[in-house]
Amino acid sequence: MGDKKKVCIIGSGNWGSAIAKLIGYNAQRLNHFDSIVTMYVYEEMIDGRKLTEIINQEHENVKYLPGHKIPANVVAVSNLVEAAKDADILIFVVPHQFIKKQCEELKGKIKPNAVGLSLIKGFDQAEGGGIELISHIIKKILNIDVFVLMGANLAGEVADEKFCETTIGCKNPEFAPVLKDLIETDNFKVSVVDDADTVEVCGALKNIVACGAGFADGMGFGDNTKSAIIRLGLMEMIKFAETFYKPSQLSTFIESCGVADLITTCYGGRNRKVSEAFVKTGKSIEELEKEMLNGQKLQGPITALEVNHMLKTKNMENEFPLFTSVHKICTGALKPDAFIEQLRKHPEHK
Ligand SMILES: NC(=O)C1=CN([C@@H]2O[C@H](COP(=O)(O)OP(=O)(O)OC[C@H]3O[C@@H](n4cnc5c(N)ncnc54)[C@H](O)[C@@H]3O)[C@@H](O)[C@H]2O)C=CC1
Ligand SMILES: O=C(CO)COP(=O)(O)O
Repeated sequence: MGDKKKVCIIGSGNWGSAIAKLIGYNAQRLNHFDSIVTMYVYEEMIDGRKLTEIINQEHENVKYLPGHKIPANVVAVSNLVEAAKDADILIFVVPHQFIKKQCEELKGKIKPNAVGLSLIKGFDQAEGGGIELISHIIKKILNIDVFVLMGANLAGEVADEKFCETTIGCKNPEFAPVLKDLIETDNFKVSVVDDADTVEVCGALKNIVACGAGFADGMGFGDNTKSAIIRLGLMEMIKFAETFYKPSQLSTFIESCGVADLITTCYGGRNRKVSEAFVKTGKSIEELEKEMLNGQKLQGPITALEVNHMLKTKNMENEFPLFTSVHKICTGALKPDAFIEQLRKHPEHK
């Protein structure tokens, strides 16, 4: 990489806006980044004004991260290609259901030597009954190197500058320090590992476990039950990575992207919150997402669906009873109170 790298953030939701705060700060103070950072914003009208206009004038994403200033050197752009075309580093941070369409729009219109960093937690369904990691999809469509960043990083707390850690999965020793420089602050400490697929698998799967934690909360279970869900969820995550994403290193699961993200999401995340309400109110997940999240998007139930799509095709549903029952509860095929019964007969209890 040469000097003065231009950065574009693709996405401006809750996490996109929080990370824009850190990236804007670092791009401004570090010489090897262009101080102007573009941020692609999916345009919408808020009280008669464009969201891009509000962000560029008031430096706040009033819908997705209210109460936090985004640095003035972060410029909101509603045209995806305009935002991304000159960038050397593309930060992907949209809800995972939108990424394929956005990559198709960018195909052939970005710098050929750009690199990507995906902060997106989730999978996509592949043809033939499989699933694909989001970073692999981006890489395939855009023909660029894509690294990942996942961790115990609730966006509001990161924006509040409360100390936390994160994990970058990057095999390339040339880019790893550049990405670390771009993201790290005193309150957001980055560790880099080369086991990138496992990092991403952790980020995607922990959202399914968080739904299980929310169901247990909704049914009035306590902290011991939640710990059991976290542990069994972790065991399924490890088995999943070891089965489908070999070689996977066990040490990656004790990075921030693994056990730490599981804990934070099972206690403080949106997937947990909505899943608790699902049990308590009997409303559908889609209804609650609209009612409770003001446009933010849940990743857990769709990830459970995607994972189930593959497990079912491979006749492996019974080997992952937590993932499978979360999916069935989200779709109404199983009652929430059947969840604990599934855990009671979990194959981990040898
Ligand atoms: N929020 C958080 O605390 C964290 C989120 N993540 C991950 O980051 C990714 C992005 O999450 P958030 O930034 O929180 O997003 P979000 O949940 O706030 O989603 C809202 C965003 O989606 C956009 N959007 C809505 N409809 C759209 C459409 N049809 N096409 C394109 N965009 C549309 C909205 O404009 C907005 O920018 C997800 O994979 C999530 O799992 C990772 C760590 C923390
Ligand atoms: O990924 C997250 C924290 O690391 C956010 O989790 P939720 O999407 O459940 O809020």
